[in-house]
Amino acid sequence: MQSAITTEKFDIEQCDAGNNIAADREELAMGKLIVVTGPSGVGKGTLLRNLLERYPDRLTFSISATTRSPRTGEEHGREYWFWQRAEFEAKVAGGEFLEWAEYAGNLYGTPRQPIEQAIANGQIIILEIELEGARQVAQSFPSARRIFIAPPSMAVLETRLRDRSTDSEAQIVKRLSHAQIEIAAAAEFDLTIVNDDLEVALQTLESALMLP
Ligand SMILES: Nc1ncnc2c1ncn2[C@@H]1O[C@H](COP(=O)(O)OP(=O)(O)OP(=O)(O)O)[C@@H](O)[C@H]1O
Ligand SMILES: Nc1nc2c(ncn2[C@@H]2O[C@H](COP(=O)(O)O)[C@@H](O)[C@H]2O)c(=O)[nH]1
Repeated sequence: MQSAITTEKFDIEQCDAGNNIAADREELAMGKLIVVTGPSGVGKGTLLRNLLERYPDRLTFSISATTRSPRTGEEHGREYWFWQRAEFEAKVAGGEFLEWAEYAGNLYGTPRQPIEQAIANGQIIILEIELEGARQVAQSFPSARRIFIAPPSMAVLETRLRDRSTDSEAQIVKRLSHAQIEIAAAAEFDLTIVNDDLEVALQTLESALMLP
């Protein structure tokens, strides 16, 4: 499947690109890494929070580390591990990340140990990460299922980012610019879900993860 930016709406189909996302129930039951990627503001966190509310016993979410400052309401160890750049870089040097990347001026990464532990324990573990990190995971965990969340259009994405009121104008500009690169890479993923109607997107995600 190719994704392309058209005049108003993205020409992105919701599809399973043939990588058997719904095929091997047994493999999922043994512990599985799921990667969810998509531009900032598309609604990844919203979808995943809803999913966690519905299936609290079946899903584990990775807590990433970042050097960005906490937003109002965010807590160290809940939304993220908020680390100083020097601390983050020391952990990079120590090989403590499964993946990491610089995004919009800050570092983001997935601590390796909790992921390896969760997989060993047979859990379904979900990473919500940007494109470069998703590419790294594709190399190190080729069996990970990679799901791309796309917006219905760039205009809708911009509205969601602005209405969220969490980012400065400079951050919004960086994030929208990065969004174009991410959307152009949607075809690298096993499945693309367009997050237009939240409930519809949620049901597609549930079914991709064989949760209902
Ligand atoms: N289907 C939807 N319809 C309308 N609004 C939505 C929908 N999904 C999410 N939103 C809203 O869009 C905004 C961005 O959502 P969210 O913070 O979940 O995005 P995100 O992809 O996790 O962003 P980031 O990568 O920056 O963390 C939020 O205000 C959320 O309420
Ligand atoms: N490569 C990684 N990307 C991550 C990780 N945790 C979050 N992210 C992505 O960063 C952007 C911005 O997030 P925000 O919280 O500042 O809005 C977004 O696309 C996240 O998915 C990570 O561990 N590694």
